[in-house]
Amino acid sequence: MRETDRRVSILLFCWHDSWQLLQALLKTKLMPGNKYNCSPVTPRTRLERLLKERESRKFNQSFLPNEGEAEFYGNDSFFSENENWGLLNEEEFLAAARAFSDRKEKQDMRPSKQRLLVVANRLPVSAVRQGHESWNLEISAGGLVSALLGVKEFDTRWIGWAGVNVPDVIGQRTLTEALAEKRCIPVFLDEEIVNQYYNGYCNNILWPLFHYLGLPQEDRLATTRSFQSQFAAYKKANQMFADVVNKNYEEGDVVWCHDYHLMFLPQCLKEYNNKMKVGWFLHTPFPSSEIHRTLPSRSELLRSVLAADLVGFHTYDYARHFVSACTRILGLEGTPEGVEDQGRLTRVAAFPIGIDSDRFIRALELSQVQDHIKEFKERFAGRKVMLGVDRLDMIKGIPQKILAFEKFLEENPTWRDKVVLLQIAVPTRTDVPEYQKLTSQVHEIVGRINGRFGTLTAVPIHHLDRSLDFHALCALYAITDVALVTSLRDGMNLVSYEFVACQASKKGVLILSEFAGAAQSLGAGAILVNPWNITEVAASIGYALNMPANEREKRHYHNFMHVTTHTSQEWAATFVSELNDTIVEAQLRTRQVPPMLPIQATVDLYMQSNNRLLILGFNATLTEPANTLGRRGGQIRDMDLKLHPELKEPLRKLCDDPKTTVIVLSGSDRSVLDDNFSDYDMWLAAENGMFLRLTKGEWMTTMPEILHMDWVDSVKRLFEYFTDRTPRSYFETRATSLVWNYKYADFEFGRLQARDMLQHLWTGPISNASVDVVQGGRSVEVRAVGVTKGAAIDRILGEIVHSKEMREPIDYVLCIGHFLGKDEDVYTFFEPELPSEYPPLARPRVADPVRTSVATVRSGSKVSCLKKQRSLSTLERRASNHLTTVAWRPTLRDKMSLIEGSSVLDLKADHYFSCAVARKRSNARYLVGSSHEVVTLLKGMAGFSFQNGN
Ligand SMILES: O=P(O)(O)OC[C@H]1O[C@H](O[C@H]2O[C@H](CO)[C@@H](O)[C@H](O)[C@H]2O)[C@H](O)[C@@H](O)[C@@H]1O
Ligand SMILES: O=c1ccn([C@@H]2O[C@H](COP(=O)(O)OP(=O)(O)O)[C@@H](O)[C@H]2O)c(=O)[nH]1
Repeated sequence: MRETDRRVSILLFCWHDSWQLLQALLKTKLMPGNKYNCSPVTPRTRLERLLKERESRKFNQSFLPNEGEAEFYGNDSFFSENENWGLLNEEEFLAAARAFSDRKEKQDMRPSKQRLLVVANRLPVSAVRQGHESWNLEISAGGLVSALLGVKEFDTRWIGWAGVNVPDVIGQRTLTEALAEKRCIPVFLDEEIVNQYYNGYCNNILWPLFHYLGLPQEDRLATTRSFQSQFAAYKKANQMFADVVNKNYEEGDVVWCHDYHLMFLPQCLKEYNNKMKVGWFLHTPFPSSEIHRTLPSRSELLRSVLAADLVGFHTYDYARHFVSACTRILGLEGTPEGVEDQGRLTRVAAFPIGIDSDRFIRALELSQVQDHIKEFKERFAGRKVMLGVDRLDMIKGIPQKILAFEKFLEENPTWRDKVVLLQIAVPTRTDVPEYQKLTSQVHEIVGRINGRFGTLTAVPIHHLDRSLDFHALCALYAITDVALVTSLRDGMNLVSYEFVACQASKKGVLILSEFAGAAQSLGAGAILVNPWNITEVAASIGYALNMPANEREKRHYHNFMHVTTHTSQEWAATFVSELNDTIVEAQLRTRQVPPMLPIQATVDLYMQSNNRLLILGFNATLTEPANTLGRRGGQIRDMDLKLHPELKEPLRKLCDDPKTTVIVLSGSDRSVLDDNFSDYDMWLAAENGMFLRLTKGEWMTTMPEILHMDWVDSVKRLFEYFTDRTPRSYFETRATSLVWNYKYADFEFGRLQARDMLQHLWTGPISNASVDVVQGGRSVEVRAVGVTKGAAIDRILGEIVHSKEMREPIDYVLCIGHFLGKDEDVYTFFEPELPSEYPPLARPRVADPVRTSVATVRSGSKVSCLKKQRSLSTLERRASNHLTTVAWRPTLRDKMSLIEGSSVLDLKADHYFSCAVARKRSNARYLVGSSHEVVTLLKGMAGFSFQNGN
């Protein structure tokens, strides 16, 4: 693919939006000289890309008329915009019509918005049937709805349940039509499914568990018994959502799945269409993996969420818990970016939700709100107002809040007739027995306290079991002195944000549970409390009521700034933008599976070359494959690594050829290489190149500056612990690393133990150490940071070139091995020069010349230094490797010239063979399936006859 083509295709992914694409293409044309993605149009880094997109969004927003909620409600005609048109005179009518048409024209010119399918259990409206064919649609209360109503920059459609059972065809048709006007698409769930899926699995199992409340106490056994059927209903319901999404999906749409109700959805969607852009966001906390692992369906749920491209949470804690559940329960690899499973990355990140703060601030000016404010002020004159607004849910800690308020009244008699607590408790999930019990419990406590502290004319607690309309709610927020949020756990808690947004003039105090996600955003201005500690909450109430004005102002200022700058629009835009970005990155990241090595061509070119370099791995390359070594009759045949018997002869011939230099580059320690290769005339590089010798000479150290080994003892203790408990596993202590190996142990058990070991390593012995962990197929290696085969090779080469006094330039290189992750840098060492606009990778410092072998320092320092210039981030390098055709520039030749003063490398592109053995994903140019093929190859090179299927 040509470079321009590549740029364009990346742009296509980056900016799905056609307007942005147009802009980008125009600029691309204007800047032909910008290679390798570094034009201002094509951002190089993810940060740049994000900033760019945001800029572009801002531009679009200022260009567009503010459509507000009207668009959501589908009002798109002059008549719906001008309700009073019948009352206008002709002139006014014409003026209004002209203005409308101008605006329409502008709108039609605007770039088309990206389609966003929001899939949530509940639609933002609930339907109430009014007649056979007619429906009344009401906005549903709840945080998710409030947040997404603020999102205006996408062409959004909702898919979800309308909260009503519609068994008849006519009802389904008419409701579908009514909802279409609101850009909503219904999923019809029957009563049985709602009962099992929503009331049962979602609200009786996942909800309490995710909020650390455990399964409902009384019917724990019943719940356990009904678990399977509820889970089956959950999966079925998710599949029904997926069917509706699939029916409405258009190519390029972003599908955003919400919440714990739909953990199965990402997998169902990807099974339909693997190219769908799927994001999943959890609005509740994600609990510690210790809680999640009690769920019988723990693995299935995690796996299906991981099918999404991007997984989002409100806080870093929740994201961390999720990643750790995936590593601990599924044994996958957690990376700073997310969770990786066989090369596929699911990005996991925190996206704290916000509110549409402007909507609340503007509402305060409305006459309906002002009327309410006046009314409430009169009603509660002479008393400070405390406010609680919660769904009547056990996670909200309503009983704890009321008990704390009781304690405050108990301890502060002078406040009894000077303060009132207004508790709005919105009924929710009323079919679930636990919620019914909670309602009675709260009523009982409120009644008791009002009986205790009330008078004939006033009670301390006003408790309402219903929701308020938006205007009344804003007015209440505005007149409140102290808001009290005591959630025992809460994903975020938007009530606290809304309260802050409405407090610009009063500057009241927010008492906020430290267990609400909001505590991490509003902690600077709020008084944080542990809701279980009633004494602490009561004391905080006293502190808040007596707080001086200047402290209130300062606290309010912090929170107001946060709430008004971290809005729901920003939240949704960031999530979708990240999702788009993640898809682009995934394209770049996906390492193509390299082709199989063309053995015949490799041999033929070897024969035609005059000065060849063979870099050979040892373990799983020159040895017999591990599975043929396994147990025989319960016996472990031989634990020592041995050169493949069929290789002895060919290898000897290759080593004896004066036109060939052979290096065995291995992770094994020196004695293993000594045992196997002392008789050959070759170079040995042990412990990943840390130690080097010509078989005729002595061992020398190539990278001594890296040897910080203070972590060894604690890692050793851990390895001993696991070796004791994993039959047939063993560990080796090397100069630069420790390797725990379970290749002779029971595979499944070994893997399980390895997972556990990794967890303990990260949190204990190596949490602060300069080490790399290399996970092999059946091993875990901890090694001093920077010791990689790629890092070693430039120094080794310098040494070889120097000592051999080569007269002819090297014109053929084969680098073949079963090299794991961090060692793959050896394959790219001989790759062509890559663009140097990118920041270099951190590389080990140059060795101290006094302590190292003279030749190594002489060459190594210069080579390392030069190589720095071409270092790329892995992602960028991979992208460049696979997407570009860059002219071959064998810079190593220049380096060698520098070293020796003469040309020692003359490597044509097709004379370089890097090849991974028994690995599917690799940075190498080629693959071979097993060490059997290495035998075939080396036999061929040595001039032995061989059977070749290539
Ligand atoms: O639809 P319901 O079962 O009646 O429940 C209403 C919503 O409750 C949950 O809200 C969560 O989302 C908020 C916004 O992100 C967050 O602030 C709050 O902490 C959460 O509890 C639930 O997750 C939603 O799906 C429900 O619609
Ligand atoms: O009478 C009411 C009380 C509350 N809410 C809204 O319900 C949401 C509650 O969201 P929160 O994140 O606090 O908790 P959730 O109920 O989602 O768990 C807020 O946006 C409130 O404005 C409402 O619409 N009517």
